[in-house]
Amino acid sequence: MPEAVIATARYFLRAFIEPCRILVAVSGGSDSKGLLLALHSAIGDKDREGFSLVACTIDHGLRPGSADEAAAVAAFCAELGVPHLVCRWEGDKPRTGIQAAARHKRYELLADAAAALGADCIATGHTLDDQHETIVMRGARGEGEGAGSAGMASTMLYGRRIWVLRPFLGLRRDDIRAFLTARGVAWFDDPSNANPLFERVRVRSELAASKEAPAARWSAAQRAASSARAAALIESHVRVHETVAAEIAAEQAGNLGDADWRRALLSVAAVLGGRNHLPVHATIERISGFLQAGMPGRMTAGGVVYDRRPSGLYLYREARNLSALVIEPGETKTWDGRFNVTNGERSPLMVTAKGQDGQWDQRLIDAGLPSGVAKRASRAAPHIAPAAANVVGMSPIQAKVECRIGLYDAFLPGFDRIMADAVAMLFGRERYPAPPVHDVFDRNGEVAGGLPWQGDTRTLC
Ligand SMILES: Nc1ncnc2c1ncn2[C@@H]1O[C@H](COP(=O)(O)OP(=O)(O)OP(=O)(O)O)[C@@H](O)[C@H]1O
Repeated sequence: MPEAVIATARYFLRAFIEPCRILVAVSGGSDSKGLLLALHSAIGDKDREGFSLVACTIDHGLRPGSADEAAAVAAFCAELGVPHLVCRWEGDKPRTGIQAAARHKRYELLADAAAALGADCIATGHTLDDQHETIVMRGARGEGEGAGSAGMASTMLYGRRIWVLRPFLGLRRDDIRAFLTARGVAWFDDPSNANPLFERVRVRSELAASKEAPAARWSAAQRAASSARAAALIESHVRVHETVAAEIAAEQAGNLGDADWRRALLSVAAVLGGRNHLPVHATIERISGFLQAGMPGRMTAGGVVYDRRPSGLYLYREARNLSALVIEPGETKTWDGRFNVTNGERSPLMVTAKGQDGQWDQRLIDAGLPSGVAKRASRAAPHIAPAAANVVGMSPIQAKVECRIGLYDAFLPGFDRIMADAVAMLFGRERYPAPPVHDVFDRNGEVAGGLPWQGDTRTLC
């Protein structure tokens, strides 16, 4: 159904709150070339005035020929009259985890390119086939609580900076290829897509052999509803003191049978522990068992102490594995996965755990925490001082300190934004920027039996 490709592009444009400039991330593969071509045709329609396209190709420099492929995409964009940038991944590359590192770098370079070209958002060519592979891979890893439980989101905020939109998440790759073939456009097949050393490639061939499409545990709509409820539970039941300790009322603490509450609690714990992900399934079971038993005591998981007392549940960073960090003038670095610290001084600063500094204990007691909790929690609180022992006269120290929310600051799935905002508020951060598209677009990727635009007569934009 090649016509479905253009129809999906039109639906996507209608989903925008207001017309804007879209950067299309074009690898040179069929999906992203199809996306660029379809958007270019759809924007050509008279009623889509106000939209414009730019494009970018990332040359990861990981295999011979990548620069030539990027040049071929540049030529394709020039034919369409679409401004295009090639950005190359320069510098040292890691020996392990190259796929994940390449993904992070790709989004960073795409966001930089969007800023350089004045684009308001990024569109990628992820398809329903990619979605199925992602669901299978995340399922195999037991990612049942986190973002994995709902598959890939149609919208994703990168680095708190720019929204990445996936208009083709409901389309099959075969339809996109039929569309390109009908237009006489060729594409590259990335040789790594045939390398069985990669998990995705193995999953792809398993899926091709199977007749059943994998389903996510939750749909995006269910996930968004769960997020909203988790946000409300956070607002009602969690207080965070001085960004280093959380307090939860005793009657709510053991309510781990409620999946939304469990996710809310674990998300707050992940921020306190400086983690980017929720714990694995076995750890969640262990935490649930401890809290549901309702007995006073302490357990540690994911770098966080769960301190259960008759007065309530208290969470704080375990005082272990806390390294020192030197920050040069003007530089921003992350300490312990928990705090982004910017040095506003003219000489280096060092961040360590609190050590003997008694101020934190008092601050936490003043905030209303029991003194035992205050004492323990303050041991892992940040202490910022001149890096050189002989530097004096820096009081107060000029440093900007903000909480890092590892779960969401790099990649925030659109359906989790309400919950992410609730967590951000707890830790004194600003809300995340809103997406440029209406919510209805978030349902895009999961319309299995028909395409999202079918029967939808609403005017969105
Ligand atoms: N090197 C790249 N430069 C620009 N965008 C890219 C690049 N690699 C991936 N993308 C974007 O991310 C999307 C999904 O990435 P994935 O790795 O599945 O793509 P691919 O298989 O390399 O290419 P395609 O999806 O276009 O066939 C692509 O459709 C494209 O929009």
